[in-house]
Amino acid sequence: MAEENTLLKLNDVSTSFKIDDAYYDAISHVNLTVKKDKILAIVGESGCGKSTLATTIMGLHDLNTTKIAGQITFENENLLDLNEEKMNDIRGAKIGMIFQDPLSALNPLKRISDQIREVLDYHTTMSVTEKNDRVLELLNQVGIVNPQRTARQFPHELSGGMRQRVIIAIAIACKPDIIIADEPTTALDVTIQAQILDVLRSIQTENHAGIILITHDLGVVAETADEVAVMYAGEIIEHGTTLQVFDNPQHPYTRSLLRSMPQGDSDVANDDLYVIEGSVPSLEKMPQTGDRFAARIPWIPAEYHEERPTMHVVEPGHTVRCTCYQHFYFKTLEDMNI
Ligand SMILES: Nc1ncnc2c1ncn2[C@@H]1O[C@H](COP(=O)(O)OP(=O)(O)OP(=O)(O)O)[C@@H](O)[C@H]1O
Repeated sequence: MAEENTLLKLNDVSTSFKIDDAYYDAISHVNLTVKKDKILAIVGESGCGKSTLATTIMGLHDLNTTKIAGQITFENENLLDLNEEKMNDIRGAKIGMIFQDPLSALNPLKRISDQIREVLDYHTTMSVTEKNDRVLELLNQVGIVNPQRTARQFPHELSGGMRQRVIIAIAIACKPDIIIADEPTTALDVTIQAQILDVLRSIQTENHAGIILITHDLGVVAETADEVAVMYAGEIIEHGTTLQVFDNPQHPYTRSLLRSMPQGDSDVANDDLYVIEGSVPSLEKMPQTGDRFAARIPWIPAEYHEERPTMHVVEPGHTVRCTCYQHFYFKTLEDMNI
């Protein structure tokens, strides 16, 4: 692999779903790298393809109704070439996933200890005593105060924050190299959110994992991530370090997302003109050529958009899609008419 710290590399990855008799891209030509010890955030509105990206990496799609193209390189193999058996060995052991809704991700009929032990049963040859010790160690690592008690409990006996800690314990049970966290704090209140993010950060430091953090919450990104990839309509439209993207956002969509953050001390945040109306088009209505975001910024003339938008380097490590970003200073239709 090209870079020493690279754990996972997505190369030109597209996933399309069959709707009626045609296939439509939910993610298109995605290039991303997950690095050891780093948290990469994927942000964007609902429907822009964040979860599809996660489930594509995890190999969770029904290939009768889904087409996947490109390469997902992990330990010198293309995950897209692996059979189900090999993917089962990787899922949970080398790549762990934390889902959004802790209640539906846990089995209501099984004690917490049994649910954590299941992963160890499947992926390790530990003895019973070793597994029991590991369960308590994991519950302790995710900040559960009384691991013995929690291990004996059922999911409904735990609070939402506790359940999410258990989900994280399951995801990290085999010390995976990569953890994909899909909206891990969305279902939780603000105080608990902060605690869960602390747990994720401490795991990243202790396990040296690479984390993909999927969220629509830019506050979470600012506090947690090293790098950010902004997605719109299935494409990455801006990518850089968190500092680069937050301090110097380029794409009109990124600027609009940042403006929606509830804080008032940056120029972007204070600039009312960056409100962009509308929403992500459905897959069937997605423009197949040109800039997918163009319809939401009609005041930028067609000639400022690329016909086939490509990524442009703003500075090393910071890229943005389509030349329209150079004209973000036109903020409204009225502005253009002056
Ligand atoms: N199995 C499927 N079949 C058809 N369309 C799908 C399927 N899964 C997702 N989609 C569509 O793909 C697009 C991307 O969905 P996805 O769930 O990846 O977005 P998201 O950014 O994760 O949204 P959210 O934040 O709401 O979870 C949406 O238009 C969605 O309706």
